[in-house]
Amino acid sequence: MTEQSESQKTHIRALEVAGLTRAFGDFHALKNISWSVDEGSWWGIIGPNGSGKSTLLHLLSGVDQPTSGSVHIYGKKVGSYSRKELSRLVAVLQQEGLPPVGYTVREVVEMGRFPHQDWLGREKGVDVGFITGRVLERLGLASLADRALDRLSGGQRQRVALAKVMVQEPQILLLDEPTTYLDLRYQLEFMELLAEWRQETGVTIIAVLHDLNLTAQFCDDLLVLKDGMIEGVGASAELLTEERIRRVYGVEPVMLPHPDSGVPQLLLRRSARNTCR
Ligand SMILES: Nc1ncnc2c1ncn2[C@@H]1O[C@H](COP(=O)(O)OP(=O)(O)OP(=O)(O)O)[C@@H](O)[C@H]1O
Repeated sequence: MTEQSESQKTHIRALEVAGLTRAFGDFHALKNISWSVDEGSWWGIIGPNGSGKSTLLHLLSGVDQPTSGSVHIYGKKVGSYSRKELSRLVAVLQQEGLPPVGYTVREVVEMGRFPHQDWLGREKGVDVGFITGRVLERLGLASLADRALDRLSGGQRQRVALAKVMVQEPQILLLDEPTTYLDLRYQLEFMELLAEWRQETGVTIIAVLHDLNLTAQFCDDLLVLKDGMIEGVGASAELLTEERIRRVYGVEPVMLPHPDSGVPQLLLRRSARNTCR
């Protein structure tokens, strides 16, 4: 069998957004957003504070409804799925993935199976304990399995949140600034775990991120928002230019190629006012 070239591959549309607008009173947080996401791709959503990133994620996950326009997931309007059907397709991981509650790590991760279970908490032909154990092992959480969440660090809790999402086995993962409270090592580990998981399962990832250097290293494609509108859409390496960063964020950047991969990496120039001595 010959290998298919990239252009010959049939792309399945995981998500499609058309003419999406969200107004809060007179204020339009999102204006006429049209965008589509192929199955298995990894998108970053970037843009300054208040540009509409979280508002967009809320509309994609169905927790909020647009003022006009539509969101389709696998060809069906997001609002036409039941809550449980939607949770089998879409998982959401927030900035602070899980609160410090008294449940153990194992209990919380097992809750990830909820969308697949009947009202008695049963699931045919699936050994939840086995699936959970495998994910805990994989994320280095096995030794913490019986520890309560309120006795974990923020970084460990974020890892548990990822384990719960992995056990959920969604088709699409939405992340809202998932690395904000993680130190450098945990940030990188978190992104690497996502990358491995995506490679194995083909899960589609859409992540709101503020760290443009991590974004450039992990996301293939970018949606750039500014003032609720699309400022740019396409391949990360092409979109992350000095000119765009200056225009979108109002800062003076220097872009350099990463010494390992060549992807653009960002340095910031201090304002001349403060650096003149
Ligand atoms: N419920 C709401 N009522 C009124 N205005 C809102 C509401 N939710 C969001 N907004 C406004 O919509 C705009 C976009 O907010 P959103 O949270 O989507 O921005 P963001 O790009 O995620 O910002 P950040 O990077 O700071 O998290 C902001 O001006 C915000 O104040």
